[in-house]
Amino acid sequence: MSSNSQLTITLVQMDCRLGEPDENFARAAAFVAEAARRGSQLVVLPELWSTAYDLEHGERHAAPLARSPEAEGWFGRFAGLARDHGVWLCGSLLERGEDGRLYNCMPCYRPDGSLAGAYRKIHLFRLMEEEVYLAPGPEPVLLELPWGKTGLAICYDLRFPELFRRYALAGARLLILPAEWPHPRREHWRTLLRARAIENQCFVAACNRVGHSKGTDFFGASAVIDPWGATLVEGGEIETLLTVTVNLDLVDAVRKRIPVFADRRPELYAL
Ligand SMILES: O=C(O)CCC(=O)C(=O)O
Repeated sequence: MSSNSQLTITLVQMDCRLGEPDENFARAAAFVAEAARRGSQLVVLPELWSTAYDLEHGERHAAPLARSPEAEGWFGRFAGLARDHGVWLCGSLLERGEDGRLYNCMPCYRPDGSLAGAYRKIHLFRLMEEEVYLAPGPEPVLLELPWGKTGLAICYDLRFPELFRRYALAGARLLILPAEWPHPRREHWRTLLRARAIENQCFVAACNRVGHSKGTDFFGASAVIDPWGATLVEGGEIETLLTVTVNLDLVDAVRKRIPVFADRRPELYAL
């Protein structure tokens, strides 16, 4: 087993105060510091962790995607957290694209604060009027990271198995998914997370928020699930840091035991 196969992940299951980026950032910074103290290599924050769903004021909150901590704005400060604590850091924020449109964007920063890649949410969630305020992301993003290929997705994307299958077919060993997934759909969340892990035989690291905003309660239940479908850690409904060390070699072992990918019949799937 190569040392790169071991990965310590922390999910920051935090409350995200609506339209309060300064407060959310200060709290996120303390959580990331604690995650680093625990020896985490990868830290994942929820979807839109800096503002929550304050899309009505999205124009005010949105910032350009930063490539390094030297850049101004929320992305630059997020990159600075990765560098200051020497961790890989993911979580989505409101982005103003080069085209002037707003995106729900998850950067992945390296431990030196440089940008490894960024994913813009492909499937916009009409129940929260995302399509009114945001533009849909143009493409899936699969990153080559030290522990293996890693596919990025955000919240509602979880309902679209095609995206995750595409990542798996391209060699993903880990899927990262920040979310703001509320009651009363907790069992959808738990079931779909496990399904994506089992059917694609890979790890899923999913970080959901807790707390309350705009009449909606968020239940947490952030989880890391292994390629056999075992839930390694799962949060309750309160703020917490969930830390677990996984061995990515389990992906190969599970794929060898049940060779789902070799048994596919793609020629029969298009009607
Ligand atoms: O699909 C769901 O039930 C929740 C999705 C969601 O809240 C989101 O994408 O922000």
